[in-house]
Amino acid sequence: MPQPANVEETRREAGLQPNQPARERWAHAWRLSTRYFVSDDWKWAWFLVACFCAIEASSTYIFLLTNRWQRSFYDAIEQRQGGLFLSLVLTFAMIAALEIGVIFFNNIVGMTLAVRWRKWLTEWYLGRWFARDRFYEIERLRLIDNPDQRIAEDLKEFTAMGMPYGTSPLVIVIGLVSSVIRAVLFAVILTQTSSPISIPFFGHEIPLPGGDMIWFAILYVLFGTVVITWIGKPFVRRRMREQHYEADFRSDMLHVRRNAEQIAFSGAQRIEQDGLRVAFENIRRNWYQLMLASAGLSAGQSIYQRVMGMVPLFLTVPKYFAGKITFGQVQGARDAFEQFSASLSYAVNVYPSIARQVANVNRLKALDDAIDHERPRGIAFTPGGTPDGVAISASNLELRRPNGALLLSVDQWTIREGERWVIEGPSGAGKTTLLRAIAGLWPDGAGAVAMTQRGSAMLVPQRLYLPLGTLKNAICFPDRAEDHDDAVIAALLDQVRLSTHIDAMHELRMWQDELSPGEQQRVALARILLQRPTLLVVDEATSALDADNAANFYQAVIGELPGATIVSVVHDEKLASYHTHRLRLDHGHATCAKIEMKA
Ligand SMILES: Nc1ncnc2c1ncn2[C@@H]1O[C@H](COP(=O)(O)OP(=O)(O)OP(=O)(O)O)[C@@H](O)[C@H]1O
Repeated sequence: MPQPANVEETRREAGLQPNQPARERWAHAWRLSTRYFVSDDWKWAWFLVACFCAIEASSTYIFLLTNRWQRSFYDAIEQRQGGLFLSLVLTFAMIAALEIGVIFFNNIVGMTLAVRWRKWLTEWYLGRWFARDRFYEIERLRLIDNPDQRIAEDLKEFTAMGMPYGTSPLVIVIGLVSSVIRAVLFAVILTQTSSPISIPFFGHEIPLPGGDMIWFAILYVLFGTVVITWIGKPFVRRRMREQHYEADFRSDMLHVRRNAEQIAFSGAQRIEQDGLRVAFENIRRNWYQLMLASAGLSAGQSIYQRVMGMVPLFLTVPKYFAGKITFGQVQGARDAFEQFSASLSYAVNVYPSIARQVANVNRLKALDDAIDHERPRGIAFTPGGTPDGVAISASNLELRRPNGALLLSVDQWTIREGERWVIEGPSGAGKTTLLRAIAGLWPDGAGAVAMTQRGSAMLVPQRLYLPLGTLKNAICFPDRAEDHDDAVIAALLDQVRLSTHIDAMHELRMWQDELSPGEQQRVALARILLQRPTLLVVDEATSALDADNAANFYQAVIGELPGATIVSVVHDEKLASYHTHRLRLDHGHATCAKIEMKA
């Protein structure tokens, strides 16, 4: 039997509950990060990454040039070599021009890679979200919140290639590699101004390689990393919750928008506003904690940076006073020390970005789990599995709620082609769920459903889906508007008593909001008459129509599609008389009967 939905997922990704095993999350993050680079777009992907690395190497080279220039510049000042001034200014201008070029290309290459990567991942996610009706199953079981925002927002951040758009894991890794290279290069420069250093060990002096500047920098960075990681922990947690609460707030507002009319009619603005206030209160409360955490982290990072600028001066100035090094070397050593420490402390600087990416990857993992971990189907559904002349057959059918509770059993139900069945029963008896089961959309339970594959099938719910676009689009759905003549659509609008809208057929309007529920149900009739299905499953599709229009609905369907098999849920006994058979649901059981035609 299928398992109940996993309602704890959102708590996990919000950092409110322990996460899944680290190994599993790392493996997922690795697959997510590398997938694009082995996709059909791999040539572009690797070309752009190579360009990005080249740009990163160029900026390291510019750092080296700047360091060398600084030494020469301060030495020239100390030695009052005025003749060198102009050439030093020109060299500076060239280095600056080079740097501008690198920044320009860094943006172009980074943003091109970001958009290609995001496009590929978005299409990949959309494909899997729609496949096997997973998008429907995720909503039906409410497996995760806001899958749409995960695909739109989280993927955008996951693929962003640098400020101000964010830092993808790829940028973090490239930054890590280049910081190691920079650390080595600047360590070489630092050794030129370092003094030998040794540590006492049981009466012996053990010399350390590299010199004092290097070891002070390493100790300083180690100390800073430990302290800042510790200070930053609450920040990471709050950041994760922020993303979660923001997404909740957005989806709550969307819900209000969708139901604006009912809220306005019932004067429930206050209740709704209170509800939104509660959702926002989560953001606000988290914000204050985030603020404190962020203030602590920023203060820690800023003290760390400031002291980093002074330590090399404290170490080199005594050597300058002793006449061992030049003033230019003092400045050069200061710059090299800063670059060396900054490279080593890359992890500290990139910590907030890593925190954000951890939250993103967690949210995307929850989406992947919801898409990939399909619960086994309890009800076997076989399209094309009926014998000749049978449209639908259900045997030993047991419909269960997602939590496993039994809703309804149907021992044997056979619908022959051309029969018209009405399903009756009290509210909540499971009529809609039964329709979903025979359409293959309800997997929870046991037994088997088979459906003919001859002809075409159509499911018409109580509330029709009208796609965005023109009225013609809405009628032609799921076909394209261009597939049908305007004259045909105009005739249909006339037949379903919507002739007042013929002239507006091509107007782009919010038809879902504009048409009354009864008019939308007449659009459904037009759609049926256009598509001419051989199997029609109708769920209270005349509930908003007056008696005359409701009768016209069934008369038109039966008149235009005389051989169609129809299964419908209706509450009105008059409409039941348009059917040939009855399935009565009562106390969890179904009984079949033939309807006697009145002479
Ligand atoms: N996605 C779902 N998750 C959990 N429970 C569900 C879901 N869909 C339906 N149910 C439950 O199954 C039961 C039957 O619902 P169903 O819509 O089939 O009843 P119905 O007979 O069509 O009712 P009505 O005549 O009021 O439309 C209800 O108790 C409903 O809460």
